[in-house]
Amino acid sequence: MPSRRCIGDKLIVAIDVNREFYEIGKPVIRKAQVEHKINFIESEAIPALDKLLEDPNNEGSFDYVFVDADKINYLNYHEKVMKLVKVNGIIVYDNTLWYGSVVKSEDSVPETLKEGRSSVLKFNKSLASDSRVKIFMAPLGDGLTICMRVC
Ligand SMILES: C[S@@+](CC[C@H](N)C(=O)[O-])C[C@H]1O[C@@H](n2cnc3c(N)ncnc32)[C@H](O)[C@@H]1O
Repeated sequence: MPSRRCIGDKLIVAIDVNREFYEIGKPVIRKAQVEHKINFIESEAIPALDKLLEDPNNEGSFDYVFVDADKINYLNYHEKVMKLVKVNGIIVYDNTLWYGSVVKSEDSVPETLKEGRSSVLKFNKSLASDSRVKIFMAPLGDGLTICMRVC
């Protein structure tokens, strides 16, 4: 679950419970010469986000956050990330179509997708009624929901 401050001379904070996934990207990061800008935190996302929020300077300071982790926690991530991102900042959530299953009846969805489908459906409904954000669903890949924090 990487979250990013702006590019340029600013910092990128990247969180993942498994360092291996960060290591996969390392060759590209090195090639782009941005390794020194990335603060990688190997941790469950919730405690890592809570730690970031302990510092009042982090509140409302992030330009952009990208969330791509366990879907069951998307609503929890949203509440924390909303405190970190600035007003007019952008949060992007990946996999919000969940293999297209969100528009299918539950009976027609394979067992392996059901838990994720249920979490993503709850998340999508909650975002749709969240007056703190404007949302746009980009039907690319597995679905990207782009949110702008408006207040
Ligand atoms: C589909 S991968 C995406 C990796 C990366 N965002 C990318 O785009 O290449 C999902 C990632 O979420 C991480 N993840 C899953 N549950 C997590 C949690 N509770 N806290 C932090 N990271 C988690 C996994 O380790 C995995 O790297």
